[in-house]
Amino acid sequence: MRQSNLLIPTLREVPAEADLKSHQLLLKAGFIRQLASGVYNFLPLGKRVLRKVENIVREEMDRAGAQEVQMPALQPAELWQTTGRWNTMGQELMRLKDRHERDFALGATHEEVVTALVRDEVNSYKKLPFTLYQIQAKYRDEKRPRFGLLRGREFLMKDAYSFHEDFDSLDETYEVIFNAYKRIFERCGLNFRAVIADSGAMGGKDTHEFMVLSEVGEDTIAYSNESDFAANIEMAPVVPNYEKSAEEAKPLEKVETPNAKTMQEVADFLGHDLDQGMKAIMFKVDEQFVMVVTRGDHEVNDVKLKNLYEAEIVELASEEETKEVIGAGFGSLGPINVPENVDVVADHAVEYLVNATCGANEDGYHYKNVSPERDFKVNQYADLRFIQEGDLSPDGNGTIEFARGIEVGHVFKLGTKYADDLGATFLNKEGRAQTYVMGCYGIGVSRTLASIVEQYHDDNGIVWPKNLAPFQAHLINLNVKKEEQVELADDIYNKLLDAGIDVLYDDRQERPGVKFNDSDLIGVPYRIVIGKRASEGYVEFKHRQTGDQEDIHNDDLLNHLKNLLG
Ligand SMILES: O=C(C[C@@H]1CCCCN1)Cn1cnc2cc(Cl)c(F)cc2c1=O
Ligand SMILES: [Mg+2]
Repeated sequence: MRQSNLLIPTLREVPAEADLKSHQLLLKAGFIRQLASGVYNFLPLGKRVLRKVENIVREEMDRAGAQEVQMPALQPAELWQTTGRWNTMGQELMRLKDRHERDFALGATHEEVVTALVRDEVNSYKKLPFTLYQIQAKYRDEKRPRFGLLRGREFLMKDAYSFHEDFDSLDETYEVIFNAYKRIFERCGLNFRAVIADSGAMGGKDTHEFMVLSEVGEDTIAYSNESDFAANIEMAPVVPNYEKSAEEAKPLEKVETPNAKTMQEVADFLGHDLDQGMKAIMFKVDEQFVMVVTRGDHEVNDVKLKNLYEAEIVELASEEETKEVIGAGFGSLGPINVPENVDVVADHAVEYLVNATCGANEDGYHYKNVSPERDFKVNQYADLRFIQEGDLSPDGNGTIEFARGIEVGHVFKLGTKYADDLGATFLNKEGRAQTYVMGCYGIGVSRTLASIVEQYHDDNGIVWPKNLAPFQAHLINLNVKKEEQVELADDIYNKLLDAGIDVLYDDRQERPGVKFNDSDLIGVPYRIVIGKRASEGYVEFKHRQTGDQEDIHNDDLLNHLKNLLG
């Protein structure tokens, strides 16, 4: 295509609102433009790349045996009321009324819609299993849209839903789609990990997130340095490989600890390390008060607490609630003499402590020489702490290291919740109505595009992998006033087009510096420059990624390019 006709509004300056590199570059290179907070226009170059990412997803989902459909973004509230999500979803679910004052949701996801569709259209085990998918805009009214396409309020998602007779069948499809995801992200050139994840509000059994490793990722991944174990830090299980200290248990002693509030202050005041102290934190778990005790150098993992209680809501108790219930404020709490109506649960590490310290449930006082079992009872010991770097990997191979990740995919074994709620059943082999078992599988397509830019850029702009670039070659004529340069450029342009090569032709009336800056920003992998040696039939050929360049004769150009494009 001729750049003189294309809408590619490149910018010289970094847009103030963008602090993330990929966000800056997609704006500067004229790929996207913000319409509203978290809402974007895709301009021609952005749309061309978005379509390439979509097509990789489409090819792999089709190869996995999934069938593409398109479901409405406009969803009757009744469906969401049936599953209870009309109420449980807060302001993030965008809602509107039609002309008859009927309530609708703007599709944030499609479990309700797809389950209703299958309920009404499929009724025999003979049709199972099958997977439907779509690539469609989703609407979620994020509290803080940011980082450009990484967290938008309207974004492109591939969402798939599979339907099964039983969990064995679900396990098979889950693995097939899991592997399709690996191929998708490999073909996108992304450095990613599939991590064990928490299913959050979706419930269900196994779930994995696909995380692109990136310093700007909002999630933390715990991975083994010697195996392929990887888990979202929310979920990473901790192997309790502690040993009981051989120390003699000394008699319990209550001591005054004026002004010592934090774990460190108490440890310093009583002259011991953090790992000899016990931390007690008060939570409300679905309205039940729970005191969670961990070793002083560990952190409570509230997702593990939530899963332990299979709770809907887990939140920290306020200081006043805590004072009311325990009789002391934060910094003086401990598991000794806790009121009956408070559950006490402790992380496994606590069980191995001897002569530890803890709050005395009296402001300004602590106990020292505390020994579990002798001095306090717990409802249960469980894995309740965040894993830490250096911990043993749960699979026994190597130790844990952390990395930041951008979640670009999430696959779930949903189970029967949605089919149950919506009365979606099929006639099984015995002719009896049976509830569908479901899986659901998401990819953030626009988020994947932004992640590719995060991973592939340099100081001058985007450096697209060649299978994702908006064009395969960038043909630049440096002087549109020089007849022989225009002729050679036009000739090469038509020759490449005839060869089926996607070529962007910079035929604009612009200074060379502007053309080179724009070309670096846009990031097409191969650049063909028509300059002074046009009269000899020579062009300058440059690799965007490596910067390598060489003069090539026009007669050799097409083969040279074809070899590179593979
Ligand atoms: O979307 C999923 C599960 C899977 C992910 C893969 C594709 C199919 N859905 C989880 N989730 C996340 N945020 C949401 C936000 C809103 Cl406002 C909502 F109403 C619903 C959801 C919601 O259900
Ligand atoms: Mg997720």
